[in-house]
Amino acid sequence: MNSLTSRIRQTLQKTYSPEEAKALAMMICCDMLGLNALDIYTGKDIILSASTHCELENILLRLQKHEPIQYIRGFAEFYGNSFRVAPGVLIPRPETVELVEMIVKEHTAMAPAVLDIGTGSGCIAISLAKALPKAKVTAWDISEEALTIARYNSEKLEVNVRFEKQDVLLEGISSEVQYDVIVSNPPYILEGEKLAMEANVLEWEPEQALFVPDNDPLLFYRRIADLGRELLLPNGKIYFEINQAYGNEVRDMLREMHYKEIEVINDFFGNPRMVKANK
Ligand SMILES: C[S@@+](CC[C@H](N)C(=O)[O-])C[C@H]1O[C@@H](n2cnc3c(N)ncnc32)[C@H](O)[C@@H]1O
Repeated sequence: MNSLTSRIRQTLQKTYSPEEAKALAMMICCDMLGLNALDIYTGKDIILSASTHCELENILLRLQKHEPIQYIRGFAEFYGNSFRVAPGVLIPRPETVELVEMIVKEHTAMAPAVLDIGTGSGCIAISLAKALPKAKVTAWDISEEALTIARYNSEKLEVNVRFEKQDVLLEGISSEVQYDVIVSNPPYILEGEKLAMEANVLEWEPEQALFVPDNDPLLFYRRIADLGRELLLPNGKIYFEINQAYGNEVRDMLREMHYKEIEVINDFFGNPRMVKANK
């Protein structure tokens, strides 16, 4: 290890675990400062220019305040593409990729009308529009900040998604369009789970994207499923990312609402993380 990476790791270990500090140090040196990976692995001493030194100090300061590395870099990777992210928008999570993969697999070569509810950075809507070029994708979010970033991402990734500002919890939403697919990764963390959360999420990511009241964990699922009775075409499907503690509750709720072929699906780590159902 050279003295630069060792200094970065030592600084970061005041805030992060040794493993996290190691991974962050490599990312900072190679991906953010553009230093040669071989020089770092072989322990070559590296002299930074004044401007790179300044850039490094700024990155370290932000990381010490628990700012997520994706916000510092300004983008996050999702389903093979880079999505712009900033504090007003949730950082796309790897778990959500599995939801996209499932929908793509089940609609390959089809031209579905898709509605993504709570689109955030647009990661689900845009990934579906890219992978299913014949799809007609609409995406809603309540947050103007999120929609601005999502629109930027769709332009940069050259897909046509119709973004609309919409509060899904409002009564009386009507639509002239009906959909083959409704997908949503809505807010699903209970307020009571806050205490167990990491500072980089709690202090930086938008509350509106994360939390539901403790007394109503299914708030968004119930509302979206209810809307689905109207907005889905006769054979339409609904796909949710869920809080792993509520797989059975979401399934039972969908059953009571007369959805069919309901499946609770485990993610890569074996946790119940997705639910799909047919109208
Ligand atoms: C968990 S984030 C998911 C973002 C993105 N789809 C993803 O998977 O990374 C939930 C999103 O729902 C949006 N949201 C919260 N309340 C909403 C509401 N009442 N109506 C519409 N969107 C809402 C938030 O702004 C946020 O972008």
